[in-house]
This record gives sequence, structure tokens and C-alpha cells, in this order.
Amino acid sequence: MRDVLADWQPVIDDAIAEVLPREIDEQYLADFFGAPTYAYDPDAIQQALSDPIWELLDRGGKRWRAVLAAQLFEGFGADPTDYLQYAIIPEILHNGTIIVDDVEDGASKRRGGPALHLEYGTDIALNAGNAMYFLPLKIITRNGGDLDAETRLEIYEMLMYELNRTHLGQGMDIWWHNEKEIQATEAEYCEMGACKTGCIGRIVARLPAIITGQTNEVEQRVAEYAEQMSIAFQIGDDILDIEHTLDQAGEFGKEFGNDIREGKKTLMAIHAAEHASASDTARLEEILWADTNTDEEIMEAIEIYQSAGSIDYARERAEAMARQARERLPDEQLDPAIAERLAAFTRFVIERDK
Ligand SMILES: CC(C)=CCC/C(C)=C/CC/C(C)=C/COP(=O)(O)OP(=O)(O)O
Repeated sequence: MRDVLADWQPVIDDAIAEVLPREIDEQYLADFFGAPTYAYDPDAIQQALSDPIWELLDRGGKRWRAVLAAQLFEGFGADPTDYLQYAIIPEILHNGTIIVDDVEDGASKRRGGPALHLEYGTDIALNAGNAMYFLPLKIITRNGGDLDAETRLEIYEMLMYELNRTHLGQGMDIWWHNEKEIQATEAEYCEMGACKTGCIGRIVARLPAIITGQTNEVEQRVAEYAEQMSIAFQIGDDILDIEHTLDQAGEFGKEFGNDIREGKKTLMAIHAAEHASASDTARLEEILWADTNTDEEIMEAIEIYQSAGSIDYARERAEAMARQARERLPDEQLDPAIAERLAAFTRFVIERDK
């Protein structure tokens, strides 16, 4: 899977640059924002909008959402290189959400650099993040000649549904973080993950299905594949936060143990609250609910997760969801070689180390 991602990354990056040029000029302004007026100063828009967007994009990112969309186009019998402008839509949306998420989480680092709001200010970061929800949608109308009106409407309805639910999931996550004493259940965590992380995964899968004219049933199956895989990915993300913390013990400072520092109700926190001893549960709550934590407290919380078996449990659940994702693939509708690659994605989400 690493090879597939590495082969595709430059192709995806070129396609993103084609749709969202780095340099703002009169043509870009006219394409995206309508007829230029005195208020549209290309230099100002460059610095306030394009530079922060490209700062984040140029720092990398795995681009797996766009690569997966391209694979699905291919799986449905289309030449993916003809559809790259659509495959990158969920990737740009995802990049927008992480800018906003970093503001909401008070994160300090992103992709090896400062979080965007620390570099550009919260106002510019939020505006750039929000713009990334809308700029890629222009592709659907700008290349409207490729898609008939019915397909465009179907895409818009799908995007509105999935993006609204992304915010529903994020809202649940924020609410649990603010209302520390609420106990979330595993089912609620999965629902939150299915919305917060899974809905952009569903866009990855539904876009190629709609554009290549698949049946509702096939669209539904690939959406469920991507949703289950995204929940597994989210659990994997929570585990990586712990593993990176353990790797960096002694020098992790503010950058690691973020989920514990923020009192996040990860699957591990939920499992430990139900399975740790009464005294460990009480101590874990003290740490998770505190406004600030020392590095020692972060390590203490991780030890409680370990002794309650919560990290192993989260890993098992992620593996089970990745297997379920695999079972949702409509193999009979897919090119077998591509079906195998789509199955490999379900392993990648749980085996990745970054
Ligand atoms: C509405 C709103 C703000 C929602 C936020 C949703 C959100 C940020 C969910 C987390 C998803 C996630 C695990 C991101 C890391 O992806 P990745 O490891 O693929 O990141 P990469 O692109 O850097 O590789």
C-alpha cells in the first residue's frame, strides 16, 4: 500500500495544484469568486487565502483519500486519470477540516510544523479551512460540461448530507470534551467516528460511484466500506497518539499525549472507564478532566490504559472493523485487481505507523 500511495502522491498533488493554483491571479479570482472588483486584490487574497492553504498542502499528508477515490474510479471501469479533479475533492475537504480541528483542539503542531492558526492567526486559519470546504465544490460546476444536471444535483445532495454529518460528529466530540463528566459508550464513540471521520470517507467512495453511474446498492456498499474503514482509521489514530507518546517519553512536552491532555473520550478512555480498577478509574478521571497535565500524568494515564487492556482492545476493535469494511466491498462489481487493492486499504488503516 505504501508503494501505491507513493506512486500516486505526485499525481494527486499535481491535480490539486491544477484545481487550486498556488498563485492567485485575475483568472483565478474570476473563476472562483466571480468578476473581479476593487475589493479583490490578488496579493491580499494570495496572502490571506492561498498561502495558508498551500502551506498545509505542501507539508504533505498521506493523500490516501484521493488515492482511494482514484482506485474506486478504476475499480468501476473508468480511467482514473480522467477523474482526478473529482478524486481530490475529499482530500481538499479533509485538509480544510484539519485546519479547523486544530483550532478547536488548540493543537500546536501539524505535519511537522506549527498548526496553521499559530503561524497565520486564528482568523486567517479558520477562513482558509472553511474556504477549503467550498473551493473544491467549484470543480463540479466548473467542469459542469462533464456531468449532467441530474448527476450534479445528486453529488450536491450527497455532499451536503455527508458534510453536515461531519459537523454532527465533530459536535459530539467537542461536547464530550467540554462536558467532561458525561460517560460515552463504545456505540456512541463509533457513531461519533462514523460521522466525524467516516463521512469524508463516505464522500471518497460515493463520488466515484455516482459519477460512474453505479446502482444505489453498490454506492451504499462502497460507502459502508469507507465508513467502517474510517472508524478503524480513527481508532488507529487514537492509538498512534499513545504510541508516539511512548516513543517520545522524556522529551514529548506539549506535542504528544494530546488526546489525554484534552480529555478526549477515545475508545481506550471509554474501555478503561469500564474495566480499570475503581482507584485507577478515579485517577484516570482526575487526569482526563484536569485543565492541564504534567508529562508524568500523561504517562500514568497510558499505564492505566495498558493495565486495563484498553490499548489491545482498541486495536482488536479496529482490526474487526477493517475486516467488516472488507466484507462490504461489492467484489462482483469491481475489477479483481482493484478489489484486491481496495482490500489492502483496509489493512493499511490499521497497520500504518503515521
Ligand atoms: C468539522 C470538523 C472540523 C471535523 C474534523 C474531523 C477530523 C479532523 C477528524 C479526524 C480525522 C483524522 C484521523 C485525521 C488525520 O488524517 P490523516 O492521518 O489521513 O492525515 P494526513 O492527511 O495528514 O495524512
